[in-house]
Amino acid sequence: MEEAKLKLTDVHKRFGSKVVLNGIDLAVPKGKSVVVIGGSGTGKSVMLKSVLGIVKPDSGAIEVDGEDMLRVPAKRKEELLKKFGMLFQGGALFDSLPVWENVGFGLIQGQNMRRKEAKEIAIDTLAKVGMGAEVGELYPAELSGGMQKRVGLARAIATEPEIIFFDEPTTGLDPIMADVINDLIIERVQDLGATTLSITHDMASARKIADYIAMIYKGEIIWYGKKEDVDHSGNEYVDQFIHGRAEGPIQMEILKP
Ligand SMILES: Nc1ncnc2c1ncn2[C@@H]1O[C@H](COP(=O)(O)OP(=O)(O)OP(=O)(O)O)[C@@H](O)[C@H]1O
Repeated sequence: MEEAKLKLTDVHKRFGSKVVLNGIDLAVPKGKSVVVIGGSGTGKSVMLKSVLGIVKPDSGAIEVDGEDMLRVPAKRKEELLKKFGMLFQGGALFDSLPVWENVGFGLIQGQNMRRKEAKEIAIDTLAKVGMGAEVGELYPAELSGGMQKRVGLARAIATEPEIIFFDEPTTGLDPIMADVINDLIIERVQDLGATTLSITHDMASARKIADYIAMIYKGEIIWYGKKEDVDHSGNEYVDQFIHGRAEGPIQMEILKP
């Protein structure tokens, strides 16, 4: 059994009467990459937000290196959160800040690093995602979608986190740029020896960046396995999802015209 860097045990969350997480069990082995796949509204974002402390689960445990984030004192939780880096869906860059300051944000705000030093690290980190120093002076609105994702990746890795979350890292990109981002993710994660948890709809991305794939459905992990096994999982929900079929056990909740 591999050592778990991050472990969710029986995590429950409901909003009003709506059950969103219905007992999530998921372990991310140290230095490995787990990709959670699943349809819209199945609880992927709420699961990530629960780990990041943005959403407070009703019950369960979320352990980082064996410490339960839901039960440690607030100060310790803050320290544990510094182990995380995050690439947000859509990049989520600050429009009013130049690119270098977006990349150095966690260094300046989280580590109280001086601006000059943070800028040097930001420029070095931009180089690691294939961008020159001149990009550091631009503003996010001046960048293409692919460049914004790369800046988002640079921001996620600038603090050299032990655990990185990727939220839909390829959404909105053409397939070639998506593959460039996948390659960069793999390379940079390997340099850092980081443990990663990603959520995506994009099976091509999942197949590329995952060691393990987990499928979430109605707030539960209904399948977990090596990525090589996803094509013969024997699970009809997984089969339907990876082939993108409308027919199958997963029914989309839409009003029929
Ligand atoms: N703060 C909240 N208050 C009430 N309901 C919420 C809240 N956050 C999420 N939900 C509900 O929880 C369910 C799961 O949402 P979540 O964002 O986790 O889905 P998802 O799997 O990430 O979907 P997508 O792939 O479309 O982003 C949705 O029905 C959503 O409306």
